[in-house]
Amino acid sequence: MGGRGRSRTQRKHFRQSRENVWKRPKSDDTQNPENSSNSTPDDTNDSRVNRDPGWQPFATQNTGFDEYYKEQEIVSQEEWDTFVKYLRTPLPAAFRINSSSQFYRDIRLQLENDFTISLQAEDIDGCEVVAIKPLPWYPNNLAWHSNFSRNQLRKNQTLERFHEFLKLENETGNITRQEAVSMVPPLFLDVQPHHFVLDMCAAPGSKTFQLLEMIHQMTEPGTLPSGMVIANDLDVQRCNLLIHQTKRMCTSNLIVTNHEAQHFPSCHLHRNHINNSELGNGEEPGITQLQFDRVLCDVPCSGDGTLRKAPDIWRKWNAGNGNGLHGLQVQIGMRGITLLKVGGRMIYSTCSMNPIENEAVVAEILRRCEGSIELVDVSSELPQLIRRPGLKKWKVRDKGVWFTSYKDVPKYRRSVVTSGMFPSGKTYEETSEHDHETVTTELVENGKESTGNGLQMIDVSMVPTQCLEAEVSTLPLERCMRIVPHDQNTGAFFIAVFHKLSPLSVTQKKTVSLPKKMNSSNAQAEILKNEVKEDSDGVEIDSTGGTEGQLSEANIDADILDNGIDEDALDTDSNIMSKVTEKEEAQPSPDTKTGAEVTRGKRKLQIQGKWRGVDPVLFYRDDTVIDRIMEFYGIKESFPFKGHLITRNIDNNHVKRIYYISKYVKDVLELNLLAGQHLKIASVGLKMFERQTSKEGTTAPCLFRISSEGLPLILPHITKQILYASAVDFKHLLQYKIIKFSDFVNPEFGEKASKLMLGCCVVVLHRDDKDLSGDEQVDASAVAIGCWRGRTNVAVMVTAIDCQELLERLSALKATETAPMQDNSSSQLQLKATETAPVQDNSSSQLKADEIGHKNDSEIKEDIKASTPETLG
Ligand SMILES: C[S@@+](CC[C@H](N)C(=O)[O-])C[C@H]1O[C@@H](n2cnc3c(N)ncnc32)[C@H](O)[C@@H]1O
Repeated sequence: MGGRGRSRTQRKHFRQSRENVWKRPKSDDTQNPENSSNSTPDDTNDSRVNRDPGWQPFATQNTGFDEYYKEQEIVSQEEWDTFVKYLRTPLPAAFRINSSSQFYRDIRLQLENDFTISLQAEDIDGCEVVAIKPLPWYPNNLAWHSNFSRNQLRKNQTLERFHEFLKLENETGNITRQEAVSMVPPLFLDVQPHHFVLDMCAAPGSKTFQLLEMIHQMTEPGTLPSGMVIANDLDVQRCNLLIHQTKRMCTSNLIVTNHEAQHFPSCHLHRNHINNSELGNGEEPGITQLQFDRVLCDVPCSGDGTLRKAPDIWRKWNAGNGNGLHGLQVQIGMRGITLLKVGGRMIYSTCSMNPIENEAVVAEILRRCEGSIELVDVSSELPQLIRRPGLKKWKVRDKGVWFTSYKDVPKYRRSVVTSGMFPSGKTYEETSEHDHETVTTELVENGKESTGNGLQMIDVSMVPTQCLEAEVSTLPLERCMRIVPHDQNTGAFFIAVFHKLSPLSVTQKKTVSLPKKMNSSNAQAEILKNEVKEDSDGVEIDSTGGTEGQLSEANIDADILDNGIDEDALDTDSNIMSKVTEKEEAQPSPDTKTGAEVTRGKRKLQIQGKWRGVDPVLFYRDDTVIDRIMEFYGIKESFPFKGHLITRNIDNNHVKRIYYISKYVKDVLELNLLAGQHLKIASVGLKMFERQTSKEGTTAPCLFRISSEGLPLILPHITKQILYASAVDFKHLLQYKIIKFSDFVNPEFGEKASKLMLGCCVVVLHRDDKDLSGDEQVDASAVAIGCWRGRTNVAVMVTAIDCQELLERLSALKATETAPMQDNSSSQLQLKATETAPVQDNSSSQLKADEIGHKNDSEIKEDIKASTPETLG
């Protein structure tokens, strides 16, 4: 089962994500630099030119790059050649098994026992290769490295079975392709199922997926962890990739937001959800600001750690890229620390090798936090992961000039090259008078500081160049980790782990207690509104990134509140958002009518969506429909149902999809509504029910069918519309998609099916073929599919690819080791299936629609469309 359930997600994000521009020739074995002593990407270029004369080779060299990193002593001189050799070699593929998948153990066994052995024996293009192997540092053999290029996988017949396996499991969400080093940061975050986690720059979501797996680990089927993940990204389109990616997880514990991470708004939580031990002395229950147990700051960076995957970076690389990002990276890190609980852990990570984006950012955050945080020594964690300590000294390069200390930076460059970039972090004022008289003064005296036309020029002869001794940081930056490509044949990565020891100084805790007799939601709204007013009392933060002073939590919050209602920003966002998202129903967001209500400095509590172009998040409270759903499926009273349902459509009569949210997500959403919707929510909730729109669907007693994604969660809590099928009948359903009541191998099954109410039903694979009485406890291993009980038959409501995957999995299960169908019955069934119609097997286009109320092709397309990235509806 893909993710925690079975999602129809198409893996479009892989197609949309950055193309791997390495196209290795057929016989090229450059994947492992150790195996390819003479082979470089330039060889690759040659072969590619031969095949495609119009193709321009890409450079895998950049003298600026070499000069920069040699000077920064990123690796020792002796290692340099090996280091760059690896950088010029394509990155081997890596993938992770989704540990929340129902079949993750089977998939792991298949890799360990079947493919490792069968592929090992293969001789690819005349070369012995290490085919696949688990990444030794990743727990439980859940992450794998493959030495095959895509080309090899596609073209080599002996690899066909492995290729098919990867494609299918990828498609159904059981495995995720992800760069090996990108898997590392979440492993150091130590996420527990009860944690509130903020992923500040989350798209396209590979790490969010890992975080969700950690939240859901050990969760019993039908139950939910108390933790949640808020995954944020500034880029709307990348947010959509993230939504797509995480949909495979089938989780109700995720909120996807679309904000600038450095201005991420405050969220709130009912105080009674906080541990008593976390309440301060005398604090009353009420509403408090949500602080996170874990924060992941995987910030935007220059990305030169991904050179092996994206060699176009060679051409674009220059030292200014890193300098330009430093300020933003510090701001995002500071916001992360602000939102982190005392006692919590935050990871700062980049896929850049540049110390200005790494150690310098970490050092600046440490300095600004003045002892409220510490760098954690994680040298004993994941011992098999080879990493190097962070640098203690580095230099800053600007416009071709090296600076070893901030005092040397000319005045007119000080808005670009900031004190925080240097190891000591000393500001200009902190340097001695004597220091002030150095190069800068000379430059001013020589009149070369400015060209007068706004273009700044540096007289290179007048400033220090090479061979100056760099400052050395006194901070314990050796606790940071730098992963370099040639240590274990990966990309490069940088990771630092912070621990929050105490609140930041000048912290104004934003907690509001409910006055004793004010308990209504109106009162709460009033309180939150007041809090917002208090917060927005015009405190500013320096957004240049070169802030010398300390930013207090209060300041940062105030800034958020100011920015949060910038109408221009809203307009821009709405344009982008509406282009890339499909609205469920063409309902105008209420905001399009009432946009004027959102005025600068004045926040009005709105019932409907505030963010233009983004469907509002609304609690679904239509008791008539909800009661009918509960009655139809026999949903147990013990299951927290009412109050946990949301939609993205203001018109209750046209709601197509109903989403389920977990307890704390519910809390955050309720308070977000009350507070005037600070959070711009792109996606939230697990799609649990979908309106059945076919002719027969509308005549069924319940208009809403259970969606594949929601099935694993709701299954243990429903008592009606369930059928237990023998292995053979279950398999036939997957194969033929529609089976008449009279055609089931077990007649009792057909009879029971005919007695169900017309409409959606669930068919559970019964492991014990002899006892199909039902009433068995649904456990973690239950294999179930959503079906439609039509007038004369049962039809499967699962995509063709999911059916195929389930069939593959079942073939490995003992339960399916039943006698094959007799030939004639098989062909008979086949014929009948052909005469009727498959539900979602798009490959059988010649099949016509059955009279039953299952989905036809256009509905299926609609469904697939519905599962594309969008604001959910
Ligand atoms: C390194 S990527 C994140 C990769 C992601 N963590 C993953 O594992 O899939 C950095 C992300 O930051 C986003 N970004 C850039 N500037 C941002 C900002 N100011 N606030 C939030 N996100 C930002 C980019 O859109 C990009 O998706």
